[in-house]
Amino acid sequence: MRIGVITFPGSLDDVDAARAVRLAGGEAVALWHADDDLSGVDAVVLPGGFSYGDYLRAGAIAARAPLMRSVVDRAHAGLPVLGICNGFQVLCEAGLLPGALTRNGHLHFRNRDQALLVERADTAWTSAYTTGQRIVVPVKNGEGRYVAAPAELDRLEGEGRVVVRYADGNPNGSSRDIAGVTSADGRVVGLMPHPEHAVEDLTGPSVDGLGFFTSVLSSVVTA
Ligand SMILES: NC(=O)CC[C@H](N)C(=O)O
Repeated sequence: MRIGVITFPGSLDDVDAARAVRLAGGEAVALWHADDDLSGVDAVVLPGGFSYGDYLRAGAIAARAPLMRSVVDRAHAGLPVLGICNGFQVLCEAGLLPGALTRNGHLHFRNRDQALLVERADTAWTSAYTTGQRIVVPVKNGEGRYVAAPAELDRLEGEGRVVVRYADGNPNGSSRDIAGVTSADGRVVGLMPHPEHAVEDLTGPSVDGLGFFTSVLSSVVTA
């Protein structure tokens, strides 16, 4: 299965995301933000980093990159898309996921290993986990505070669209400890923590993140 990893100017974690794809058993396909099409990939990862230097708002410019038009179109048709950290910011700015990521409440960049609770184990990217599973992966961001209008948060909670929630402390002041959300069809997932940095025992802090990349391998329905 071919999983595209998009590099934007300022992407930082595209190499680690591609490595996680390969460790999970997929074929990583390098995509460039200015490409015309998605090269027939079966799923897409938007990696972490500082696309366009986080100018305007983190992810705001990358969301308007040429390739994002294809990502939005194909996502509406069911293409699995995972946005990690800056990728999550891009997905919110592109309108594929609700809400926004704003400056951390304490105004500091936060970099630490973070416990999460998996609340949805039936999305394209989390089926390798069990509901309620506790995992630990790194978090590292300056603009990771998830916000949405109270009514929108109620709607997301009601529809079960919170995929992962911070446990043992909220690193950035995110509303209701939300660390990641999904689209209504469970195919588009965005989260601020970095599963691609927790895929090998050698570097730690766990291999808990690998499940995101193995999950998608079984989610793709090939025609
Ligand atoms: N590691 C990341 O992708 C975080 C960068 C992100 N643009 C931020 O808010 O800090």
